[in-house]
Amino acid sequence: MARLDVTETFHHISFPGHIHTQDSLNYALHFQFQDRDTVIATYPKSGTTWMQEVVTLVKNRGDPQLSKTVPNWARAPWLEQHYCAKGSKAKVIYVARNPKDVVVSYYHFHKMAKFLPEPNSFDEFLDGFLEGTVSYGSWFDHVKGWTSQAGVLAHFLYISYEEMWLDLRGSIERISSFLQCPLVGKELTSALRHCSFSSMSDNAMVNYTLIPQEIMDHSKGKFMRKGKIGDWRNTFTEEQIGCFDTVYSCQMQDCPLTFLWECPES
Ligand SMILES: Nc1ncnc2c1ncn2[C@@H]1O[C@H](COP(=O)(O)OS(=O)(=O)O)[C@@H](OP(=O)(O)O)[C@H]1O
Repeated sequence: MARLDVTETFHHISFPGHIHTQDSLNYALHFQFQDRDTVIATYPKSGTTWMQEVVTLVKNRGDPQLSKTVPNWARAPWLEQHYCAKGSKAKVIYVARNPKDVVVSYYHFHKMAKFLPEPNSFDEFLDGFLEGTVSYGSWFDHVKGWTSQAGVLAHFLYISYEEMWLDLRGSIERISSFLQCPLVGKELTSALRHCSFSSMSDNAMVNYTLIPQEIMDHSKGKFMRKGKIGDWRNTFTEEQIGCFDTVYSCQMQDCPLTFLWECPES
């Protein structure tokens, strides 16, 4: 099957060509947010879809009707894909995930997403990730850039994929109170049920099976792939761990963020 992986660059960052990069990114750059907007900001494969589901369920008080009938990209559109309504004191939720799991997830996603360059070996992909030449640029720049906004933006919530994974109920409570939409009783129980990995894996509105084969080759893998902490251990070699850790400690030396790299239960 032919690939659609034309890459364009914007401000020296690679983007998949299908998003009409120059127009879309210029639009995103000058976008005026409204106070009632909520922005979900993530580096790819860090829990975007999960947070889209949580925010939908919170805003609908745990009622899954919308999340079962409208695809996630229509409920929480990608700003860089031009489909947004106009939007100052918007609430920003930034989700980060430990980058070893991000790069493994991203590598598998490149195999199925025809709008991204076909990856060769994981070794080569990891080099591109550490250099920041992969689509959407450097994970380090993204995470450091966004988290440096914590004290600058009026309403900013930082949460990690791992926090959500370990304590989804507590995370939904935090998110719902941040969104000034606290869930109670059955609302919270329902939201919790519908944004579990298994529920989202079965929900065509969020598992990307609605996307045609020419754009996502579902025979190459599932979007809702594993949903785990520490899966990187199954891919990284000792040499790759050493290389990653060297770049990570150099890039993150002045950054106070810490990540959970392994699942405590394993
Ligand atoms: N509910 C839930 N629980 C646990 N994990 C979940 C959940 N929803 C999505 N995921 C996992 O998130 C990974 C996809 O990340 P993104 O949604 O940011 O991908 S994308 O950038 O929008 O393509 C991808 O991770 P991997 O499984 O490691 O590939 C998804 O499986």
